[in-house]
Amino acid sequence: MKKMLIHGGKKLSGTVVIGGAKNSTVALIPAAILSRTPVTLESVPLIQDVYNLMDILSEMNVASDFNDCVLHIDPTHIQNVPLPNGKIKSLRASYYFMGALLGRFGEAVVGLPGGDDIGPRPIDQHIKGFEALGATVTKEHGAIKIVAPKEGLHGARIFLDMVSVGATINVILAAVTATGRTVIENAAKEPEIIDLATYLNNMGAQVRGAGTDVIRIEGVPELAAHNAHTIIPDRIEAGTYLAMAAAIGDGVQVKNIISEHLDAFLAKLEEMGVVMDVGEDSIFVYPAGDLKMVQIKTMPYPGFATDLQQPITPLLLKAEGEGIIVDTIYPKRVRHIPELERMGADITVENDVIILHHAAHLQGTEVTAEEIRGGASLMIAGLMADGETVITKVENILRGYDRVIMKLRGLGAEVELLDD
Ligand SMILES: CC(=O)N[C@H]1[C@@H](OP(=O)(O)OP(=O)(O)OC[C@H]2O[C@@H](n3ccc(=O)[nH]c3=O)[C@H](O)[C@@H]2O)O[C@H](CO)[C@@H](O)[C@@H]1O
Ligand SMILES: C=C(OP(=O)(O)O)C(=O)O
Repeated sequence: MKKMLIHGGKKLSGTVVIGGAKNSTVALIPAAILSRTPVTLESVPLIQDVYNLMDILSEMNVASDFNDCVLHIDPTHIQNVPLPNGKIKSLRASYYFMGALLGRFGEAVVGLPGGDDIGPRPIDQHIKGFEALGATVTKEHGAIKIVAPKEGLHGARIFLDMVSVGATINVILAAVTATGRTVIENAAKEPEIIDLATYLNNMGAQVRGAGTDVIRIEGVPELAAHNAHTIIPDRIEAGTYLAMAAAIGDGVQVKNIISEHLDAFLAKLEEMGVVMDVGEDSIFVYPAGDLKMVQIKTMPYPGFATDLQQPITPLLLKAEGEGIIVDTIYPKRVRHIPELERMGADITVENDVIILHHAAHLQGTEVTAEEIRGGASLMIAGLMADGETVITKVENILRGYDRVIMKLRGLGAEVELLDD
């Protein structure tokens, strides 16, 4: 286990370049096994989730190599092996091997996924989707076994009971090579879903409507990659650095941004009084003056992202008045709150509502990153705080934030990784 040591209180300035989106990458890597030819991904973030997915690929005899943000995956010698345990448990998105293996082999045995402990994360909608395509789904010793009928999967109309990124992607992965037409209604509209559809369509798939709540898929017999795919910028990483820049910046440029992907978040920063220059693919954040307190309610895209409620929380502590955060996606995603409280924040949770007030200053101490975005929240708080902050369980941050120590140092932060 590693710790992050932060000497807080130093203003940050300079430029930070955002990496490829984690939540695209972790879908695109499993999706690569649908290709009959080698696949190249560009702008891949250096995060632990990628290395864990590469290990899972190697269990299936799929070779991969990762250098300079370029990931080559060769699925031409793939073997269909059961994946009940091991690295599957190390991340949430390993469940995309369910849809991808089902699409490629008509069969998948995949352990129940791990990932962030942010409250209940059922996968009933994924299963409902697979069953609608004709598959039989059973549970076997903590793993899910999914088997297509003899004649293969068939297209279907699937209305998702709730908007789910994971279920939308898993159904797409299974349906792209099913016979006939699949229509997903009440689909998630996240930019990462458009990225996946672009990637699959370049391999010969026919996915239409990604980015809207109705996705139509005409099944094709097989897929083959012919060009490299460049992953979209990570809007959550971008939001994290923007919040950090507003909280403790002395002029920070955040590059490689698609600002339209951050509309709800940028609107909140503006409402708070953060001054920014929004350019074509970068945003400059000016040093903050007096900030206005706001209320935040997380919603499916294009609403305010649940993954950004924790990173923006330390910034809210700088504003006067009472602030309220309601996470409608993951109401129990509050494990950073007691940690922030120990750093001196006036912050509580009542009936799943986070209530906070202005904090004149935060004090460094030892805190725990119980999950990725909670960890990001503590990282920003540590940079704002007086004295030294030690963040334990920092693996939860490193699994999803590209070269975070290097990027923070590039902005002038005093931060280092220590072995436990
Ligand atoms: C790898 C990845 O892309 N992770 C993101 C993805 O997670 P993930 O895809 O797991 O999240 P979902 O969009 O599926 O979850 C949305 C809501 O639906 C519920 N639900 C979901 C599926 C299901 O079968 N049944 C069910 O009840 C969940 O508990 C949650 O309340 O979207 C989340 C919500 O934007 C983000 O926080 C995660 O960063
Ligand atoms: C919850 C997250 O990730 P995952 O779905 O991979 O656990 C996240 O990125 O904030």
